[in-house]
Amino acid sequence: MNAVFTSFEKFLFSTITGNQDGSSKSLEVVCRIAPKNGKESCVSLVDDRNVKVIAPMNYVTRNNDAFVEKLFKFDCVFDENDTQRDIFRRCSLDFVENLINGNDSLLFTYGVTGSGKTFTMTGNAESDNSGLLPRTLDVIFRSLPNIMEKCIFKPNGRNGFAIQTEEKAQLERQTIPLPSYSIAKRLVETVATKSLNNSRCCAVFISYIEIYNDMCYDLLDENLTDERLFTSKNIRIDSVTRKAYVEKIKEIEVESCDEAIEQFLQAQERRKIAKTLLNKSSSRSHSIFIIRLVSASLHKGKYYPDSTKNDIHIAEMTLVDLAGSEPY
Ligand SMILES: Nc1ncnc2c1ncn2[C@@H]1O[C@H](COP(=O)(O)OP(=O)(O)OP(=O)(O)O)[C@@H](O)[C@H]1O
Repeated sequence: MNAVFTSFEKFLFSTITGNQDGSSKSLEVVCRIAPKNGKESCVSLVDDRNVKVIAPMNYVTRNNDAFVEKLFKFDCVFDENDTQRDIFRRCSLDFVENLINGNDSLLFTYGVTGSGKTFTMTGNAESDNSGLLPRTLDVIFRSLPNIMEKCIFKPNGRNGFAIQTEEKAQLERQTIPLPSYSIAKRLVETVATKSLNNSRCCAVFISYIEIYNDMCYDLLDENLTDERLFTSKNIRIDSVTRKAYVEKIKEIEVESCDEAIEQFLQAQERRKIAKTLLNKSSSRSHSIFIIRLVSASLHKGKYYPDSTKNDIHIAEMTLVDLAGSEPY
């Protein structure tokens, strides 16, 4: 099997109920067959759930045994006729709803080098080929009412958040740079999903890390390309929540989809520079993009979160583009 096979798997960490078939599934494995582009392929689509692996032309086994065709069953199979939009709507849209409902999800792409993992996850933000990540951000921001001004929710660096006073938030807001945009136009995912309860307010934070040779790098750190290039981050476990977190990484608050995509694109540039400087291969690194939705009840009669209620809720959606697996 060679470079024509991409599978990406869906993990839902929290129990999710109400799948279309009425079941409550916590894991789905979905397969996308990359375009053949004139090349020979030994993977063939049987139907929307089954894939057959057939013998490549001139295939000879070691003992001249006959090649045994194998059938693989998935939760869903896409082929080259399926678009980025089709993949998003089948594989990621329910995760956005899951996030808005306050649950965590993990989605990752897995496959051999060149099989289309990055194309599926990212695609091209400026064309109709935009992938799961920009589309996910589009729908998230379309589904959120009451997005607070920046710096009201404050990350504690260990997966937790606090509500700052109006004075502190305002002072801190003056110190953060205004977002800049390099994309002139973008095709936007127009589908809608269930919206957050109107009595709550929220903020969205992103972080983006790369794991290469067991080292963890912060791709949102603008200094990654110089002196901090060789400084990796530590992964720790919070003693109270028992959840893992990466120490001292940037969690950037974003107010719009365009702002989040801009941060992502700048991080991609950093990743390319670091790759050249360290002479590393991008296909051997994992990249992990985390979207955190922090919400709390709105204050009665005031457009501000109510800190007395102590009901901050954090939900996260993680999108992972895994390193290319070895072809065999
Ligand atoms: N479904 C598809 N439709 C159109 N082009 C595709 C598709 N899948 C992959 N490609 C193209 O194939 C090439 C390789 O894809 P991509 O870089 O996404 O592979 P990858 O699995 O991420 O590889 P690596 O593991 O080396 O990072 C790219 O030029 C991409 O645009």
